[in-house]
Amino acid sequence: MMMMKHSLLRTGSRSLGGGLWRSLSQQRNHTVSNQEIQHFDALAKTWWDWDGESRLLHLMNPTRIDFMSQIVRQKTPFAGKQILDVGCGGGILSESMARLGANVTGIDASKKALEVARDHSEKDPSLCGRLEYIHGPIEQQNFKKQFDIVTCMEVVEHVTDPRGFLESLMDLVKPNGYLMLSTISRTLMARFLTIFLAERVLGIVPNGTHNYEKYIRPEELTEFFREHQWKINDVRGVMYHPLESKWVLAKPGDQCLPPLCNYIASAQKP
Ligand SMILES: CC(C)=CCC/C(C)=C/CC/C(C)=C/CC/C(C)=C/CC/C(C)=C/CC/C(C)=C/CC/C(C)=C/CC/C(C)=C/CC/C(C)=C/CC/C(C)=C/Cc1cc(C(=O)O)cc(O)c1O
Ligand SMILES: C[S@@+](CC[C@H](N)C(=O)[O-])C[C@H]1O[C@@H](n2cnc3c(N)ncnc32)[C@H](O)[C@@H]1O
Ligand SMILES: [Mg+2]
Repeated sequence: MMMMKHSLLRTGSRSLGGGLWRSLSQQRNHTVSNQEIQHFDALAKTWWDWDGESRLLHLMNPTRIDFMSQIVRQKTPFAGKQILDVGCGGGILSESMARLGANVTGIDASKKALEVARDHSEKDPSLCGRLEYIHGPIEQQNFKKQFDIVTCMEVVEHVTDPRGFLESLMDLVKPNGYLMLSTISRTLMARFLTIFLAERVLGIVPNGTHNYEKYIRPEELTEFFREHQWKINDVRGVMYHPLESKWVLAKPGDQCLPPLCNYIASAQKP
């Protein structure tokens, strides 16, 4: 597939590696877009309304758990795992993974979304001690540990400096650990479906949620991981079927083409 010229993940003028670029700028760029956070702040109050504005995120959740379980390939893939959920929002995925036995830290730049996340998790005593939330940009955190799995679902298309954002996440993964993320590919199909159709025609995603220019193609993401010597476990399309109100995960090896719209990917740290 022809590589799109511009990509938010391509090195451009900057030398990558970890050497010159890292030594010249130990401080990572800011990754939080105030406009994006204001958008999600406004959605916070209905986040846990299953038929509310974040409905598609709720519907997507089982598909993510399914994909992650296929990648980790253990009888109890979440039990005892240390997981960081970046851009956790109201905690939809964070709560699910904690209920499946993981120790989850959710982090988000939206203070209002995190307030909703904390309120909601406090309603379930089984989550006590398993789930904590941190407010703030990932690049300003000073975690004293690394994580077995870092998740980042439907977030990277909302950040500034996706390279630096992803590199901050990668630093927090243990050796042999996983970074698992879902996002949207920068294709006409995706622009048509996720913006024109989903936001403007069907109104199933809040208006103004996405900016096509920030979408990242799977081949750009996999090239980025390979530059960092990470192993690509899998990249799968996920399709939303609005008439059935459900997401369907493409089967392994099901696609001859890279996904043209929503996709989920997993990469593993050497
Ligand atoms: C300016 C602009 C947007 C212009 C349009 C773009 C453009 C230039 C288009 C040109 C036209 C063209 C060349 C298109 C080529 C692509 C193509 C061949 C399209 C045909 C594909 C298709 C199935 C067409 C259907 C036609 C039609 C009108 C059907 C009507 C019947 C019907 C119901 C169809 C459903 C189609 C469908 C599959 C809809 C699903 C939409 C979708 C992908 C939703 C996912 C949204 C999403 C990104 C969810 C994650 C998410 C959610 C939230 C949240 O808050 O809920 C927040 C987030 O940050 C998220 O990431
Ligand atoms: C579409 S929501 C996804 C929420 C959650 N991951 C899910 O899928 O249910 C995107 C989330 O990313 C958060 N976000 C956007 N940019 C961020 C950044 N730079 N750092 C941390 N969180 C960010 C937003 O506040 C919002 O809660
Ligand atoms: Mg999104």
